[in-house]
This record gives sequence, structure tokens and C-alpha cells, in this order.
Amino acid sequence: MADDGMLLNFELGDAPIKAPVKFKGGRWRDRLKAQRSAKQALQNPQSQHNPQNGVSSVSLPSIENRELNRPGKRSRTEDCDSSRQAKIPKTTHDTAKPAPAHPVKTSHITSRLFSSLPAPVTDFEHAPEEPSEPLKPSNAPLSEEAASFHNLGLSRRLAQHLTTKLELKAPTAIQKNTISQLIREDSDAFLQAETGSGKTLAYLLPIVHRIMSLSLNEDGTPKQTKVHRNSGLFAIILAPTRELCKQIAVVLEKVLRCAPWLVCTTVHGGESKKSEKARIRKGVNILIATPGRLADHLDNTKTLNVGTVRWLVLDEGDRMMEMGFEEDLRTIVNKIRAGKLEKQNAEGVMLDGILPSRRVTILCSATMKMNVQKLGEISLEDAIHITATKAELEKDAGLVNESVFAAPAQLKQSSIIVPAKLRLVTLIALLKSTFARKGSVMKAIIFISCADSVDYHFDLLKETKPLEQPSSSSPVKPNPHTEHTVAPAAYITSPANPRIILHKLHGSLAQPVRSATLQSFTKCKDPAILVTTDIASRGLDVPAVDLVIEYDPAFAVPDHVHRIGRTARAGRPGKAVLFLLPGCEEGYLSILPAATPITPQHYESILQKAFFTSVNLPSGYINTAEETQKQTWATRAEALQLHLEQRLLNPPPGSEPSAEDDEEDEDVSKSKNKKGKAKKAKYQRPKENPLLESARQAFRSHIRAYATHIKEERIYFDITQLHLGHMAKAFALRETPGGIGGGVARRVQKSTSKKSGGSTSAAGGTGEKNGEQPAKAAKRGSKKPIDDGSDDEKFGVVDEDAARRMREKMKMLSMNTASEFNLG
Ligand SMILES: Nc1ncnc2c1ncn2[C@@H]1O[C@H](COP(=O)(O)OP(=O)(O)OP(=O)(O)O)[C@@H](O)[C@H]1O
Repeated sequence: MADDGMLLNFELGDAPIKAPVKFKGGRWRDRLKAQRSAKQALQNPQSQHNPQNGVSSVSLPSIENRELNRPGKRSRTEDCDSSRQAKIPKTTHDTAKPAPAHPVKTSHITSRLFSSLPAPVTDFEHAPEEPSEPLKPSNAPLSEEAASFHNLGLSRRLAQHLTTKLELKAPTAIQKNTISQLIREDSDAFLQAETGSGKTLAYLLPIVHRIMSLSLNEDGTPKQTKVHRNSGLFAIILAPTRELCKQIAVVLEKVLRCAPWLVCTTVHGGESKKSEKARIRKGVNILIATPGRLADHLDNTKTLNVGTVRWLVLDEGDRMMEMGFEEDLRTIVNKIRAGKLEKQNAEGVMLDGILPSRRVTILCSATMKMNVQKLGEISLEDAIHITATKAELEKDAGLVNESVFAAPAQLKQSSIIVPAKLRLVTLIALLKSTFARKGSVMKAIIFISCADSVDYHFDLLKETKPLEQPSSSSPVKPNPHTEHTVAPAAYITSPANPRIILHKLHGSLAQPVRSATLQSFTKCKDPAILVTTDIASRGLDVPAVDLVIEYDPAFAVPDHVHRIGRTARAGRPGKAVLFLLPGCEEGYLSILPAATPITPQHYESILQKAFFTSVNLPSGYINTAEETQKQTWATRAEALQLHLEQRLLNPPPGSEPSAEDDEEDEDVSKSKNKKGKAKKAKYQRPKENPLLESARQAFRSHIRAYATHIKEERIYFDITQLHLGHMAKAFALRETPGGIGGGVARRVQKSTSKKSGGSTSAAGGTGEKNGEQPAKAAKRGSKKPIDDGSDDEKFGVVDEDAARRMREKMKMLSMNTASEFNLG
């Protein structure tokens, strides 16, 4: 394999020549199904989809039929086609590298890209089309006639600051309903509104207004006593991730420019506790924190006095619960409630009357999962439910059940139904046509299920040459933190749009790297793409995002709502594209909330559009495919897939055989010579392309992540329906899934769990089926499966605190089986 680059590429013709496969292991029902579908594939090869024949459309079959539609397992020689090698010219590496003389150890499959494809169940001809007229935005600010900040009760000074300095002409619907409520009354509140509807300002503005009122009269004239940073901590805002904390702090700092005597600060993992303590000691009026770090400060920072705290805001509360912060939240709420409520501060300023006379808790999210009921029990008392449409829907937040708010009405949603084999080339095709014209799309986010897969796709899609650093005379300084997370893209550029900047983000990156990468993406003047896990799905506000691609579907519908909500914010337009596999995944569309039906697209239309022109390969690779005349979109797609697969098998351009390998070879041959059994090695082992191991790791983690869709949605994301061999091709891997290892063999869980305590547990088994917690199962095989994005110490392997939180999370999983891949 990678050691020697030998491929099994024999001419076998089109007809399958394999003997009937005997399926072993698993339940008899599964074996029967697999046997049947293999038989069907053999008997009825023309029923396979042919890309040149146009779209095949069939009516929606029953679940049983869908199962039969799944491509049967192939023998290793099926589809092997050396004629393709002749048809599709090789990269420079293929011609340069002679085949080594010794036999391969790992089996490779070189299968055709367009063969054995499962037929989609969607009837594309009668599928809903995009509405001709875009719908009216549902999260936009109201008209100035309908509402003004001042009319809602905010002071003239604050209202003027919002309109003149922050250029916010009018409030949004949720702001209108929340601001007046929180100024007038002191009850707990449960804020629920669409993504991008301005919930942050909705809770910040009334808090700032009331704190400002301690220093200002109603007419805006200063009072005799003016509060300052040492006058007390009045509000604590909790958010699940550091990124979100920082983002809230940025918004609050802008608002506080009209009241410079008030101070806010953030405390979260990844920062020095010492400097945080120093800031708290200096005095702070509004504190923004992640739950873990705040709980720590409540225990260990004596100067943190919560006696004056009047507001506790839980932003993205359901997410915090999901991330295993329940215990921390409970501790925080209890500690704040237990402390005596001080009616006046240390300087004798009367707080009651102006600030709430009780502690107010505000819970806030665009979606609310089941766990909100528990969070409500922990934190809320007689809360009112504030939404964008009605000021008061529910008096009792405890009654609120699972509910998912629709995506913004102006957001155009579509889905590409693409077989597993074609996923990678279709993603490249989609990006290529999206960025074909400069300026049409400036920023896109691609959501991927796990950190390993993010790393791999980033490395695969980036240019091999590093990003041009600014010259020494340039005012922009190179940022060492983004050296490995920001790079120019290959494959998707075009003469019209030659510079597209790729970014990657996940929770396993160090905090300074995360912050610098996010900042780079936000401020990037060139077209930019962020490849990320769910870490970027909640709360992240980058207004210029035009497109969200869910390359891997979210683990639960509410997560999908948050992901697509990164575009179409505050009334702006936006597009979201969801990749689905043909078969049971297509049914997922029926449960997604959308103002208009989600348009399904056939992958062919995407490939045709993009591969009308040639693909720009990274530097060091020559697109020899283009030398052949009469290239069609299909042959270009095949050539691209072949290039990607061969790229992984060959050493990176310009790399020498590894010195270590040479030494290793020498050592081996010496020791063998000693025994008089072997001769000295005849060839130098080429350096293995690091992308290959990255691809294997990404594949393993992806399969494990796939098994962690929530229970209710597993009928659409059924791991037993996943064709692992085809999925490996989406990672440009030619190895058999079994060869890639890491517990991805389909039905071994029973036997292995008996034999080895499940140490090679199947991804298909999710660990749960082994009687093992899914997170544990996932953790074993993956380098960095956990992508929490919150406190640094969180979920560390040796951290007792982290282990406790993981246990908490596991408890949650009994209600909602999203795994750690689900964390953001
Ligand atoms: N009144 C307003 N007028 C115009 N833009 C606004 C207004 N209020 C907020 N925005 C902008 O709307 C965007 C989204 O705001 P915010 O992040 O608070 O939304 P959100 O409802 O919290 O979204 P999510 O649920 O995704 O976190 C921000 O860029 C913000 O500046």
C-alpha cells in the first residue's frame, strides 16, 4: 500500500465476475438482507445509476425496499478497472514512481466513481422548487415607525448611542418584546427567538439601562452618586464557549461606550486565572463567563462578591446542559441564591428600586431541547416565556417542551442527494461553482462532524504553498497562531477568483489559535471558507456569511437550526446546503423546519456545473487529465477522485525518502543478515504521505460520529445502512474499511465484546450496543474526538473534573444520545 504504492488495477470488464459472497457474522436478518441486495446487484446491473443517462427518479419506497436499494457488499475485485488508468492520465507522481517489486500487505480497492451507486428515492422532477420571490426576512429589525429603542423605555442617552454610534435604527421583534418586559418587571424570563434575531442585545440593553440608571436621572443628568467599577458586580452572563463569551463581551463593550464608568470582563478556560483574579479584584460590573471557570472563581476568588448580583443570564442554556455543565450550573445558581441580597452596595448606594429587588434569571436560546425543562427547574422561578411574536406565551417555563424554532424565512435551504462515493468530488464541485465568480459569495462555513475530519479536509483542500505573508513594510503583521489553520485553497479557485482563504476551527485547537483563526475569518477581505465542527454552530455572529454547507448532517435537528442560522442574520439573505446520502437519509428532509420546502438537488447538476471547466490542482501536481481532449464533467470528476486517491498514496511533492525509514530499513536488514535469512533491502521506502494517516483517522472518527445521531433521528442516519467502503472513498481512501481499522467493521461488536471486552468495537455498534457508553467507545479510537470548545481543562483525559462532567453528559445521553461530537 502506501509503503510501495502498488495498486490492484486489473482489467475485469464491466460484468461482475465475483462468486457469490458468503456473509458471515451479525444477525441472520442482516445477513439475508445483504445477501439479497448483493444478488440483486448482480442480477440487475443496468438498474445501477448511470451518470450519462441523466437523473433516475423512483417513487418513495418502503423502508424494506430502501434497504434493498443499498448497494450490496462487493468482493474486492469488483469494479477494479485498469482501463480507467489508461483513460485517465496520471499525475506526475504516477508516472515518476516505479511500482515496487514486493507484494502488498493491505488490500486496496480502486473502484469506479460512478458504478454501484444507490438510486435516490427523491423524485427530482416533482420535487419542490426554490420560490421565485424570496420571502420577507423574519429576523430583521422592525420599521422605525413600528418601534424605537427610546419608546421601549431605554434612556435617551442609550437609545441615541444605539442609533447614532452603533447604527441600529430600530429594535428587532424579540428586542421589542424583551426590553420593555425586563425594564418593567423583575420576573425570570425564558427568551426564545430565531437565530440572528438579536437576542444578545435583547437581554443586554435592559440590564445596561437599569445599571446606568444608578448614575443618571431620567432626563439624563448625572446623579450625585455615580457607580463605577468598584460599586459591585450586578450581572453575570454565562455562555457555553469562550468564543461566545468573547463575542458577547465585544457587543457589551460597544454598548458601554455610552457609560464608560461601567466595566465588563470575561473569564473562561484557556486564560490565565491569575490575570482574571486581578481583573475581578480591580472591580467589574458585568461578568461574562463559561460555567466551569465561573464555578472555579466562586470557590477560589475571595474578591468575587455575588451579594449585589441582580441578573444571571444563561445564554444558549440548553447547550450548556448538553455539554455537561449541569453540576456547575447548579452550583452557580445555588451559590448566588444562597448569598444575602444586598439592598445597597458598600458605598451606600441604594440598589433596590432601580435594580430588581430579586435575583432575575434569564434563559435564552433559539431552540430548546428536552434538557431545558431540567435547567428551568434548576434556575427559573415563575418565568415568563418571551418570543418574537408574543410577549407572554407561557407563564410557566417548566411547561415548555421540546420545540424547534423555524429557520429565518429568507434563508434559502437546499439539499444535495449524493452517494457516499461521490461526496468529496461533489463538495469540491459545489465550492468551485460557488466561488466561480468573485464577490458572489464572500464567506462560507462548512460543518463537519468531528475534529479529525476537519483537519483532514482542511489539509486536503489547501494549497501546498503557504499563505503569502505580508511584506515587512506592511502594517499587517503575520500571525504565528494561524500558521496551521489558515491557508489558501486549491481545487476550487479559478482565474476569476484566484485567491480563496481556507480556515479551520475545532475545540482541540489551543485557545489563542482558535481566537486568531476566528478573527482571521471574520476580517478576511478575500473570499473565505471556515471548515469547522459544531463549535461554530452556536451564537457565532459573522454577518457576512452567505453560505452554510452541512457536509455532515447535524446530530439533532436543533443543532441543524443553529448551524444554518450562521447565515441569514438580522434580515440579511443567506443559503444553506445539506449533503444527504440516497436512501433513508432523504427522509430527514421531512422533519427539518423551513419556511419554504427544502429543494433537493441531484449531485449530477452540481458536478456538471463545476466540472464544465478544469480543476486547479495544488502546486506540485500537474493536471495531465486536461491534456486529453474532449473531457466531460464525468471524466473530470473521475480524474479528480483518482488524483486525490493517488495523492494520498504518494509522498508529498518534493519530499525525499525518509532518513528514519532508511535507518530503519538498514537496521532490519542488518538484523536479518545476522540470522543469515534476508538480504539488504533493495529499495528505499518512500516517505508516507501524512495525509494518508490523517484520512484514515478522519474516516474512523467520522464513522463513530455517524453512530451518535440522536435516537429519534437514527431512522434517517442508520449506521447499518452506511456503505463503509463507499464512505472510505469519500476520504480518498482505497483501503478496505476493515483495513483502515479502528473499529469500523460493521458487525463485529458481539463477538469482539465477548472476546476482548469490545476493544475493537464496531462503529456500527456505537459502543452503546456493546453495553458501553458511546463517548467512551468513540474516545478510544480517536485522537481528538471531543470538540467541546469550552474550558481548556474540560474533558481532559486525566482531569477528574472533566471526567465528572463527561459522566454528567452521559446521563443526558440517556435522554438525548448525541455524543461528544455534538459539542460546540
Ligand atoms: N436592532 C438591530 N438592528 C440591526 N441589527 C441588529 C439589531 N440587533 C442585533 N442586530 C445584529 O444582528 C446580528 C445577530 O445578533 P445576535 O448575535 O444577538 O443574534 P441571536 O439572536 O443571539 O442569534 P443566535 O441565536 O444565532 O445566537 C448581529 O450582527 C447584531 O449586530
